[in-house]
Amino acid sequence: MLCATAFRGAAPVSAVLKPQSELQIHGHAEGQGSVLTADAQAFLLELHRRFEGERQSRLAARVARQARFDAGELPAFRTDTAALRDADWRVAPIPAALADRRVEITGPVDPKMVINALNSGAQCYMADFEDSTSPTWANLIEGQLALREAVAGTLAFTAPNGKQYALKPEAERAVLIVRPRGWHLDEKHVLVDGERVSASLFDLGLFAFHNAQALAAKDRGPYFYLPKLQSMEEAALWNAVLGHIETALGLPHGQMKVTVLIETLPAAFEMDEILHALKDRIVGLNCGRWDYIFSYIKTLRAHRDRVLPERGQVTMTQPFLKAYSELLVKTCHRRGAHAMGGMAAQIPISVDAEANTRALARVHADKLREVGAGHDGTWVAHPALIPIAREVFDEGMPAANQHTVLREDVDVAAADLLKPSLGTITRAGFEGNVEVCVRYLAAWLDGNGCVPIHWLMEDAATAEIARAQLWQWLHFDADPVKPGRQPLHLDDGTAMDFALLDRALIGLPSRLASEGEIPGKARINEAIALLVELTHADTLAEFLTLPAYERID
Ligand SMILES: CC(=O)SCCNC(=O)CCNC(=O)[C@H](O)C(C)(C)COP(=O)(O)OP(=O)(O)OC[C@H]1O[C@@H](n2cnc3c(N)ncnc32)[C@H](O)[C@@H]1OP(=O)(O)O
Ligand SMILES: O=CC(=O)O
Ligand SMILES: [Mg+2]
Repeated sequence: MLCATAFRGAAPVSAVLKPQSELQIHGHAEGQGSVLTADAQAFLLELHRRFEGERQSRLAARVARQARFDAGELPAFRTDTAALRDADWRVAPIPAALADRRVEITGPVDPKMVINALNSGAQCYMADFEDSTSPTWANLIEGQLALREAVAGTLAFTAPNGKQYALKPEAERAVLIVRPRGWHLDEKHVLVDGERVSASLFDLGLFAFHNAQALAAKDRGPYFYLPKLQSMEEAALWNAVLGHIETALGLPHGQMKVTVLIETLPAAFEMDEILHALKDRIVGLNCGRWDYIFSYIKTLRAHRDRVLPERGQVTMTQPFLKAYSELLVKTCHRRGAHAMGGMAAQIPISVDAEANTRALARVHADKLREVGAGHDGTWVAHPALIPIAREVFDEGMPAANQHTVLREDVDVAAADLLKPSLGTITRAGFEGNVEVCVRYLAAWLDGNGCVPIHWLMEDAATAEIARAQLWQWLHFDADPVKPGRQPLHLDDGTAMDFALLDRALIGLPSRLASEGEIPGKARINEAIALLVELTHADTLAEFLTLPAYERID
């Protein structure tokens, strides 16, 4: 156990620690001592003391709001902030390093990925502790170490096959943006007085603590993507955290910059408010479409008229998604912020040239839609997709951004953001969800947070869609204790009930066993057990990563 000592960081922190205050580390990973130094621990302890109470209040507010949605209420624009939405104001100027973000690559934080992403030719790299990282203690420590060495320019890696990786010169590297885990997650390896600390504060705090000075020396700040916010109050909490860190680390006010993912349905109703709450530090919003679809299902779980079709039919041309992305562009450009696009799930298919051409064409079409809608940049999941995104944005966006595209033609009402979708649920769609959940959970439990499944990128957000759909579909059942409820049906007329789930699961382990090497193969049975638990539960678990986290190191 390591105990915090008084903070001796680069800058003044005035807090007096309670004598009994103690930060305990329950975990052993290579290099941990150099990440969790005594000073870094004191810094984390201070973050916990200052912000944990408000984090818990925000999480409780989410639960209370969801109870209202479950009782029939629908999300709506706030009346108490109407004046703020009507007023003219803009966010602080965007620093030069973040002026042109036409292509951003994202990916987990292991050293090989970090080097490949920084060398990829994309303008920015989002180093992801969230949707694409399974937060084992080893992964988190390795990620912090890799990012610190990347900032220092010294990161190198030798793969087990002997292939050597080294960073390109700084001028040729992508700008680093770090995505910490969301507010809902705890870091169970770090306790204060027996209480788990926030995973968000752990990830962001440690990265800022170790890298702020080195980045400031290059006229950069620590830059972050903030995930899964649900309200302006959550944005205000982040703003307070960032303000505190700037003071503690001796950075100028506003040196740390953030881009907020609008990836929950409630947040889509508070885009102006979120920009305003962070206006000295925010540089843009991003359409995190996969979590957004998940959140639509989760938020409207009890609204039978808004059940979505199977996952493959929920594309960005569905009216509720089109409305959300266009509102995001309009809102950002009015306020001088970037409107970042999102991720197409297709990845290169090395074994089938025709299928590869079709996959790349879908990525191309997605990027074309984004640049045409007025987005200022986009995401890719894989380095081979960079030239496609680059070509589309170079052609459609000759300047560094397209903030002048104000989209005054866009007029989005609450009903547009909530619009029911047309489509079907087929047996293949149902079984596909089951397979994705099982395979993704198995990989995640095995320490791998992003995997290709049937040549689609699957991460926590895409898997959540499959998991939440299964729960929702199965819970409009004909349970006699819930009189009046009727099951939903597949397009062939089969009722969606637990017998259907059992049938989908029954042959899966042997089928997967015959598929050669798949990530997390040894944990398939554990993944099935978890999926069964999640789908049978009376309440939709808020995130699959919450129960899954209790099952990893
Ligand atoms: C909904 C959201 O939140 S989106 C954001 C979260 N998701 C992501 O960030 C997706 C990240 N992407 C990935 O993890 C991977 O691309 C996967 C898992 C989808 C596919 O991975 P693989 O099957 O290993 O890809 P593949 O074998 O084609 O990789 C070829 C090379 O590209 C590298 N590569 C692939 N994706 C990335 C990436 N995102 N960043 C950097 N390098 C990458 C691989 O490391 C490999 O390098 P190597 O030749 O030196 O060994
Ligand atoms: O984080 C991105 C998403 O689509 O979810
Ligand atoms: Mg997401």
